[in-house]
Amino acid sequence: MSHSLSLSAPILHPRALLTPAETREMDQAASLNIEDLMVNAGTMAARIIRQNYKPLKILVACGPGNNGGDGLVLASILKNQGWPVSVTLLKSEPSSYLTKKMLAKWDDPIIPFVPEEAKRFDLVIDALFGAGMNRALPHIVEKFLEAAKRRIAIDLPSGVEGETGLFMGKVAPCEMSICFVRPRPAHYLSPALKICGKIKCADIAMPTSALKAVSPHIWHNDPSLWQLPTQHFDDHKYKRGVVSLVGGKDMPGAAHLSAAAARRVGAGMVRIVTSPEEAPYYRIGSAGLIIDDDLDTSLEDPRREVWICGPGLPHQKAGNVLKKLLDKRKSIIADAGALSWAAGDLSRLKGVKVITPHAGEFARLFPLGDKTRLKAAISAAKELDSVIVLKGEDTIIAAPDGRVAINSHASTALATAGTGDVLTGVIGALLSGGMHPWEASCAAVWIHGQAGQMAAKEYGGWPLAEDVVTFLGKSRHVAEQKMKKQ
Ligand SMILES: NC(=O)C1=CN([C@@H]2O[C@H](COP(=O)(O)OP(=O)(O)OC[C@H]3O[C@@H](n4cnc5c(N)ncnc54)[C@H](O)[C@@H]3O)[C@@H](O)[C@H]2O)[C@H](O)CC1
Ligand SMILES: [K+]
Repeated sequence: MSHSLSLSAPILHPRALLTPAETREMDQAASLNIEDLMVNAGTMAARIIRQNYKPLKILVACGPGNNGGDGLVLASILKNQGWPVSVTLLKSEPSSYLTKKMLAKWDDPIIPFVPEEAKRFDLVIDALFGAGMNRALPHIVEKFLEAAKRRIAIDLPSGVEGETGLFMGKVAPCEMSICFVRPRPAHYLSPALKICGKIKCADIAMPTSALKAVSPHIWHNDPSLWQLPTQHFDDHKYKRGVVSLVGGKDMPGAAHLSAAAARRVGAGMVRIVTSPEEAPYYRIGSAGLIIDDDLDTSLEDPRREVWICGPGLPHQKAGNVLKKLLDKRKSIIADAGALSWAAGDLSRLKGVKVITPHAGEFARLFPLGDKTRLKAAISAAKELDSVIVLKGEDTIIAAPDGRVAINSHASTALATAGTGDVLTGVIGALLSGGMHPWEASCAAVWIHGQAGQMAAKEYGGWPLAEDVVTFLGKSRHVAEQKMKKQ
């Protein structure tokens, strides 16, 4: 048996998140090597545990499928290295022939699968169910895992559905999830992301031919997914990008936040269009911001391609503005008021490039039915032919061509009023810089998350939306540095 282990991940699809179905496809394509892959998986899991823990009393709980086989390999390795390791089995006769084979090599007594035993150990390794989890978690498994003091999951915590992140029973939180080849969408999707703990993904030398057998469509949002425009010696403000917004009467702050964000993240010029009555109030703002007082004239300028419609606009006004923008075929980011205006009549958004709903706005536009958020966002993007940025702790960015990114680069500090307007401004700036709408949206969500983290650090965990704006330039720089390293 060859153990060609290396920690340098294969470069094919480095940020892909593989669904259980895609993992099965890949494993089938690697069926000749599947035993080696299981040994590699168990070996790498044992290595990760050694790197992160001092020897402690471990109980490896093994299920009937290949997840259990990984557990048996890692148990043997840790035992050979002198760790106090025991094994328990959900079923005395595994269904996977490979797991049976690995079990035959384990010659210590098998501990009974009862909660009282789980309690006796310092740490329980959950190798019960992984990608093959296909029905509700048995009650005995719930009780057993709940009784453990601490848990680490192999692949996924048992009971988590790998594609959607939904729970198929009562799932116990783990302090670490060790997965192989690529993580699963569930590792980064709510509610699972809260209970997966630290995610460690190990290379198990999956043959490139097997990686090539799958065409992933779900990605973990990261600077390797997109290319930010760089600065050039012959840049000028129009080349860098012009962003226009329409500002209303009652909530000028929203338009100001979007505008400030667009400027801070690098737009060449940002203009707020409002009425002659409101314009003087808007002008008491930043010196570098331009205020216009006539929408129709502003729309005639061909250099003003990108428009943000919605922040701070009541829905009727947003609707009137949106109709004009669509009529002039502008590149539109629709948010807030524009989304309320379209609730119940999606055709009102046809032609918009990007929409940025939070969960409530999304549900009013696209009733979820029995779809998960991920599936609903993917089908909504196709139906509307627009990029959907479904905001939340696990922001989902879906493109009409079926690509979808899940973002985990964020901060709970972003859960305050105004940060959504900031994100819209960032998307506007990147779109005006010439980026593709899906890439601009992915990059904006990442940069916004980075700025949230930096502002949280600066302000003791409690920044204002305005503080997030001030970090956008530095955050863009962090993204640029990460892009360069790849
Ligand atoms: N490419 C890789 O990442 C590799 C991962 N490996 C490991 O293999 C598992 C997936 O193995 P599989 O046998 O397909 O699935 P499971 O072990 O999760 O379970 C299948 C087994 O369990 C039965 N079952 C499923 N759900 C339930 C339930 N709720 N109640 C009762 N029984 C259930 C099902 O019918 C099967 O009998 C992956 O997670 C990795 O850990 C490979 O080792 C290497 C390649
Ligand atoms: K597991």
